[in-house]
Formats: sequence, C-alpha cells, structure tokens
Amino acid sequence: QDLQKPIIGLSSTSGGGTSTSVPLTYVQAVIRAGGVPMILPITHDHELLKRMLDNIDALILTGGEDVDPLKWYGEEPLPALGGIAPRRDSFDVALARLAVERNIPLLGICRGHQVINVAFGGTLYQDIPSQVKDARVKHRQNAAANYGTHSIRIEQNSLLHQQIGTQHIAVNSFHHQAVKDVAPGFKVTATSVDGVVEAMEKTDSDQVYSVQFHPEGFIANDINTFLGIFEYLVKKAEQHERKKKQ
Ligand SMILES: N[C@@H](CCC(=O)NCCCC(=O)O)C(=O)O
Repeated sequence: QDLQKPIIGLSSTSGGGTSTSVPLTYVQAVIRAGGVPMILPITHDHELLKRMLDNIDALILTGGEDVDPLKWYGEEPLPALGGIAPRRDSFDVALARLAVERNIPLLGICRGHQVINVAFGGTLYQDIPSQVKDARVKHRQNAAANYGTHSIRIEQNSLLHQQIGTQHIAVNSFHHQAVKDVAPGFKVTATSVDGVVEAMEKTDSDQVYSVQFHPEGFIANDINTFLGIFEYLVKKAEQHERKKKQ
C-alpha cells in the first residue's frame, strides 16, 4: 500500500498542569527525519492512552523533570534531587510499558532514557555529582545545545553505532541524574569517561533504545551528526505502520 509518513508520538510536559508542550527541537528533528510529530498530552485515562498509541507508529519519551525516586525505584529523595512531576512520571511509564507491549518503536531521550530504565525495573543516580565516585565530567553543560562538550564511547555494532557510524564522539549534556542499575533485559551501549551511562538498548529488540544526550539539539541547528537516531526510528515506524495495515 501507499505509505504515508509515519506519526511519531512525543510525550509532553505539563508546565505545572496548565499546558501541554514539547520543545520545538524534538518537533523539528522528527520532521527532518521524515516523520509527522504528534504531541501526546499527559492523561491517566487508560482508554485515552490506548487510543493515542493506536494512532502513532513510534514513540519518543522526551526530556524534563527528575523522576520520583521513592515511587519508581524505592529510594528516599536526596537533598540534591531536583523538581519532580508525579503525574508525568505515571504517564511516561505507562507509555513506555504499553509501547513495548504493543511492539511500537520506542526512543527515550534524556529524562526519557531514565524513564525507560525505571519503567522496566532499573534505578537512577539521583544526583551524579554527589553520588557517582570519580564524577569528573560536567554533565550539565554551560554551552548551546548544538555543541558537544563531553565525549562518549559507543559499543561496536550497537544500534547507536549503526545509527551514527562512529564509536567515539562529543555530545551535548543537560542532566544531573543518570542510569544506575540497568533494567533487566537492557544493555549499556555508550558511556562517558566517568562511566555514566549515555545510551542503552533492549537486548531482545531492535526498536527500543535510549540516549542520555540530546540529538535533537544538533539537528534543529542543521547539524545532522545524530540525525541517524531519528531516521532509524522513522524507518522502524514505517515498518510498524505497514504491519498495522496488513
Ligand atoms: N531531570 C533529568 C533529565 C534532564 C533532562 O531531560 N534534561 C533536558 C531538559 C530539556 C528538555 O525538555 O529536553 C536529569 O536532570 O538528569
């Protein structure tokens, strides 16, 4: 059949409960990669959630607030924990679990990377500087999103390696939390020199993957080094769309 451009769902943030929004950089990156962006507003209505997933061909969990440690990985909040968004946590975790259950291609970015890890049983460092021994890399950069400030090393033949074609590159960095215990069924595919997890993928799937950095920040500024991360998702979304039509 004639395939239309696949619809890529983007999890939104609620702006304190009075709005639903996604940074424009995610929208621009999806369009550049050949997809149609669709913002998914936060809801706890399971029927609404399912209808949203019926109408997308892939899902991106976007960046934002810290994840509630007590609710999602059983830790008391440390003084260095940042702002949390409980309603968003529940929404994002439900989206991640339903997407995997329904074989919908899934990409997590920054917070989204961390949400995928806790959604499937992993834990987080609540604050890298106060918790990671030898934390000697600045993970909250004071530089534009289109500029890479620290390097990462990528596992050979990982999805990320296939998507961007290199095993060593500088990335942007806007986070103070990180994956600690990797969720069962996932593997680490990139790290920074201080051992912080910078990318993961599901071991029994080729369409569930996540990155701690922000590839969209480069793409929206016409730097296409990381465009392959989004183009791969769009390709998987096209396959999902084709299967839905069969
Ligand atoms: N709160 C977490 C995740 C940080 C994060 O997602 N940063 C990006 C915010 C901008 C955006 O919405 O993309 C942490 O600090 O580790």
